[in-house]
Amino acid sequence: MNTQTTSKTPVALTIAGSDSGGGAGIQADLRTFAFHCVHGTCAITCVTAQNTVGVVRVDAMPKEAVIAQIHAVAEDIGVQAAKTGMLLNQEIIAAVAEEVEALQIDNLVVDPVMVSRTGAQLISDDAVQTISHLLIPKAIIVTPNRYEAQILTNLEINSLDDMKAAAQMIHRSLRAKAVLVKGGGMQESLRGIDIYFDGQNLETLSTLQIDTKNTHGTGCTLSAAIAANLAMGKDLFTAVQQAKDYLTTALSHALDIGKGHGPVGHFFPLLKN
Ligand SMILES: Nc1ncnc2c1ncn2[C@@H]1O[C@H](COP(=O)(O)OP(=O)(O)OP(=O)(O)O)[C@@H](O)[C@H]1O
Ligand SMILES: Cc1ncc(CO)c(N)n1
Repeated sequence: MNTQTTSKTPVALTIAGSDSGGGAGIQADLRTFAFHCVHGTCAITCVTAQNTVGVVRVDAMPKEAVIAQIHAVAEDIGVQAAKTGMLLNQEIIAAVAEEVEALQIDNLVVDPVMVSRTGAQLISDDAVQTISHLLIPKAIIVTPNRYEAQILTNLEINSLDDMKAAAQMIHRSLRAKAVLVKGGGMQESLRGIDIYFDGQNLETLSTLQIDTKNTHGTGCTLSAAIAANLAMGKDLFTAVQQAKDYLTTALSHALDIGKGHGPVGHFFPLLKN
């Protein structure tokens, strides 16, 4: 029996909310890290009571508790890459931004969770401003969906050209090092197409469109997979391309559970057929 521990295991940290339904948030992130053979650590920002139909209740953690979790992980285990998801309120966002700066976490993926898939704003205007001005400039990449990109730019996004203009504006005016504008909320012909911009390269990432209502956790899974790939030392564009492939495969194995939108499925490497 081999009793040695693995010394070079990459470690990623997710700073996000808990989803009781297990499809998005911390649960999706840790599962994604695990399926990339990356050790997953977490700082829970809020606890949601939700399922495949919707969010019933959200309770925020005190900001001190969020920071203590990040500290506990960073000072002992170390963090090769991190991602943020639902940060919920201005206090938590500002504290996380400060901590990320203090710990010099360079591989930071910011999924600016602000708006539901239907376009409803989930956080206050003050919190949006704090994400824009304190957190996004610290990210190696920010991954807004269609509606989040609209809020960040004040642009209407209806076409591929609009997605490109938004990615360029977020890079320029919010000082994001790189941007991925996601197309899950676009009309059918553009669904599954994402725009990547890093200040030099403007790339269109397209995949097979998956015809499913079970799309819960797509954004969380994608940003966690990018963080996992960065933790493994991949360059940013490779990390994004491979994360997109992982997400597409997971989406094509989505789970038909619950009465609403089931979660993307991560078990495909274990399935025989
Ligand atoms: N039907 C689909 N077929 C293929 N890819 C899809 C489909 N729907 C979404 N995607 C992809 O899923 C990823 C997440 O995009 P989306 O716009 O859904 O993010 P999000 O709104 O942040 O997700 P979430 O619902 O988890 O909040 C993107 O890469 C997007 O292109
Ligand atoms: C906890 C949590 N984070 C993110 C999302 C967005 O999918 C969600 N529904 N729940």
